[in-house]
Amino acid sequence: MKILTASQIKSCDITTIEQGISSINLMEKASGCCGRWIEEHFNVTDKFLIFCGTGNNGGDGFAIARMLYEKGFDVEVYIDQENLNFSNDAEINFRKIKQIGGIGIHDFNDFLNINREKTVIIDALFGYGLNRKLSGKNKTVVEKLNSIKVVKVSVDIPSGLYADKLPDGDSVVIKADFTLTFQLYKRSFFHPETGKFCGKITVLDIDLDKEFIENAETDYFVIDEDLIKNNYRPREDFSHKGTFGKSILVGGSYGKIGAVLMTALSALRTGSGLTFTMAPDCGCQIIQSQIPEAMFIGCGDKYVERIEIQEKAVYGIGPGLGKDKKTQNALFGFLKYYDEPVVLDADALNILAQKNWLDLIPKNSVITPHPLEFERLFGKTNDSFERIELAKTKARELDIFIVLKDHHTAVITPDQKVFYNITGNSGMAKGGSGDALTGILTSLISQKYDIENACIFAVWLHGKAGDFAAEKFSKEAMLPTDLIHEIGEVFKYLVS
Ligand SMILES: NC(=O)C1=CN([C@@H]2O[C@H](COP(=O)(O)OP(=O)(O)OC[C@H]3O[C@@H](n4cnc5c(N)ncnc54)[C@H](O)[C@@H]3O)[C@@H](O)[C@H]2O)[C@H](O)CC1
Ligand SMILES: [K+]
Repeated sequence: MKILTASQIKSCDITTIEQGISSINLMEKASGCCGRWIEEHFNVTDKFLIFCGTGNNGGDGFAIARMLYEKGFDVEVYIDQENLNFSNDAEINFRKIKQIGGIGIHDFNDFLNINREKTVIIDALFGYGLNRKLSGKNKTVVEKLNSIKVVKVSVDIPSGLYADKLPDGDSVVIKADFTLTFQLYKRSFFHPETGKFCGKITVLDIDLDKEFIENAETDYFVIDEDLIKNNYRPREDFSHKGTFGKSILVGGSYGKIGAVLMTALSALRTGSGLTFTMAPDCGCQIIQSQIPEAMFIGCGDKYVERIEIQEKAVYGIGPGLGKDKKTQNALFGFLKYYDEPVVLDADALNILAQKNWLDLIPKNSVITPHPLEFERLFGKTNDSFERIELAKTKARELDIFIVLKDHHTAVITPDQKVFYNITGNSGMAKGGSGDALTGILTSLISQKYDIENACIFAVWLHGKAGDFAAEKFSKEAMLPTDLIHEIGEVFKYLVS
């Protein structure tokens, strides 16, 4: 699914309207989708306080108020009565609710403390037309709404948030529990500084002009299930283990054998045909007894001291590797002569950063840094938007793929495309989750998924397995090994 900028969405609106639907009917359609969602998710005994701005977001709010009222809901509307300079469509819908009479219309300042149990706030103050930070009564009312613990539903975008950039320093933004956004996700939904305001996001299809969206230029995409289902290749029956590639997972050190063990296990669970671990001998018993399916190649006593090159294999290097001098030399010696794509994670990345060996990374390789590892490799950035831009630059310069792990992991490609993942949860923020991702990624590349699709599929699969594990064991109790054992459930889900 594409991510468009606010100005592209506005142009898409205009194109949609030019294709025949009037703007007021497009607003009616958008508001109707919101009204139906609200009806499905709340009770008729709830009281709805709808806060409306002066633009079309506010217009949506007035239309939603009317629709809920006509369905028998208890509705009140709040506006800034000192600024009735509404957009055309907002004016039309404002007049409609005034004619109804049964909907109370109050000023923001009249909003006092409320009976929280049965109250739902609908935030229709600002949408993608926000062009400066909130001030005056708009700012005051948002601060007041954020100070009360009551369910908040934002229409299109939490008010105070821009669609595709960070808010200004001391901005106030509605802290929504739910965001009902029209047609497409907005980029700010996926960044840690901004996504936290959205709550659970639902995309409402309002039938915007499909041709416009298809032709729109963008570097930003969401990894949605359509993309995955087009990408996933069910296993052929007439095949043999060699068909499904050869993964070699390199890592582990004394006391950190479990990392490479989890990587190998997740590579196997992802369908790798032949799976080897290259780890120090101190790990041999552990790995061989826990994963008899993975062959073991000893490459040192307590640390990886050499990485032998094997033909027709895909290497995943890093989990639990450590940064011992011998390991650094082993990595250097391997990368100096190996020019096939490899997956580099964790201490492999830390060694490359520490020794400034970035130019050793083979083209089309995949690195999987979390933000701190990214900073060690490429330097500090002020925020996550800057980090993505730097990642795009480095992916192009080094001709590599960057899987930038975060709450919403992003895949950045050498041609500067950015794919945001929307599966996964905070239960995965535990040591070992990254090791599992390295195994999934290595396995998919060894199964001949092209690198871009392997990265996209891997982060989605990893997050989805994490979601299944959270459902089964709770976010607190789930383990990375539970995630690995849920990979099979995701494959079954994909073909269901
Ligand atoms: N295709 C769709 O997504 C549809 C979206 N709809 C809704 O329309 C809004 C966008 O409407 P727009 O009028 O462009 O902007 P806003 O309602 O967000 O309001 C902006 C409005 O307010 C002024 N303004 C901007 N920033 C501030 C500020 N900090 N303080 C005060 N005033 C501000 C600005 O000048 C504008 O006049 C979209 O989000 C959807 O909710 C349509 O309903 C259907 C199709
Ligand atoms: K809003």
